[in-house]
Amino acid sequence: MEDCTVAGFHVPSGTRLLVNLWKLQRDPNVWHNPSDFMPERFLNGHANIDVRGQDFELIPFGSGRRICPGITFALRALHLVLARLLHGFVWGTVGDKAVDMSESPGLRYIVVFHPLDGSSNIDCGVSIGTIFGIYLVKDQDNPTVDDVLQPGKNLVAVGYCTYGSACTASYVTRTRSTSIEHSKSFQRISSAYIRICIAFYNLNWFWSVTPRCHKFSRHYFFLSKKLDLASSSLPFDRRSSYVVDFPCTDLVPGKIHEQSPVFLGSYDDVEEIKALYAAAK
Ligand code: HEM
Repeated sequence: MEDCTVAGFHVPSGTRLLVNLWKLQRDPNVWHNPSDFMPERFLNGHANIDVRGQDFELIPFGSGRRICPGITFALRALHLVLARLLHGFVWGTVGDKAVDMSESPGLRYIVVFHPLDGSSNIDCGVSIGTIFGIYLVKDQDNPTVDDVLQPGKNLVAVGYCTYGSACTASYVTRTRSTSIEHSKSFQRISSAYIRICIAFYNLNWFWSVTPRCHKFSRHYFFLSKKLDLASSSLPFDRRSSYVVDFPCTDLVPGKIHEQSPVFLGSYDDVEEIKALYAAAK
């Protein structure tokens, strides 16, 4: 190694150089409004940029001898991942608010999974059918378990990994509100129906199915402070509070995987559970 001069600066041999990529890739002399999210800039002025280390104004994979060796794999996998995400989720923001793109170090958001239709899916690597919620971390420099033990009203978003648009549409046309009345259909209601409502909620179509929920909510919801036999917790609570006159979204879980005291099922099932609890008392 030898001493050298770069842009008028003398660099002695053995100097450790750190290249500030963040600054380099946000140079206002090169990039118009560099901090704005403008993907179309790669269709216009910067259409011919080669991210494979050839054009130094944008080198996300580095450059030269130590350039990222995973570059080919990454560029192909990215399309697949993006396509899967767009296909599998309905995307939107809460209240159609713009996404805050400002950057800061630390953990801003935390993801929670539905205890029945979420975390168990994730445990066995099945993402489809997973219901999740997102909370803001209270102190992003110091995340704690309390950040996931927040009430439903604090959720900034809930989501559901759909089977696909066609399958969701088939549920839209079917309502079980009459045929479930005396049947043993707890599973059907607790998983399928709830997930449909959450999917609807995300699509802002929720209100269109709410009257149907009301129709059977008087009988089929049963509240208990103590018991944890059935049904689920967050983010389900966010939806159920629209259905029953109970402030589900105010409930604060005491521990991870705690069941909410809200029961949802067919008439017979709920009656059976009520009888069980009455007997236990
Ligand atoms: C979008 C995805 C990726 C980005 C943006 C990225 C970016 C980078 C960057 C900036 C470097 C440092 C280059 C330098 O020091 O000049 C690097 C190094 C490296 N990357 Fe990636 N990378 C990605 C995906 C991958 C994948 C998928 C693999 C492996 C399958 C991978 C394996 C590596 C390895 C082994 C190094 C170290 C190379 C060395 O030090 O010689 N990367 N990557």
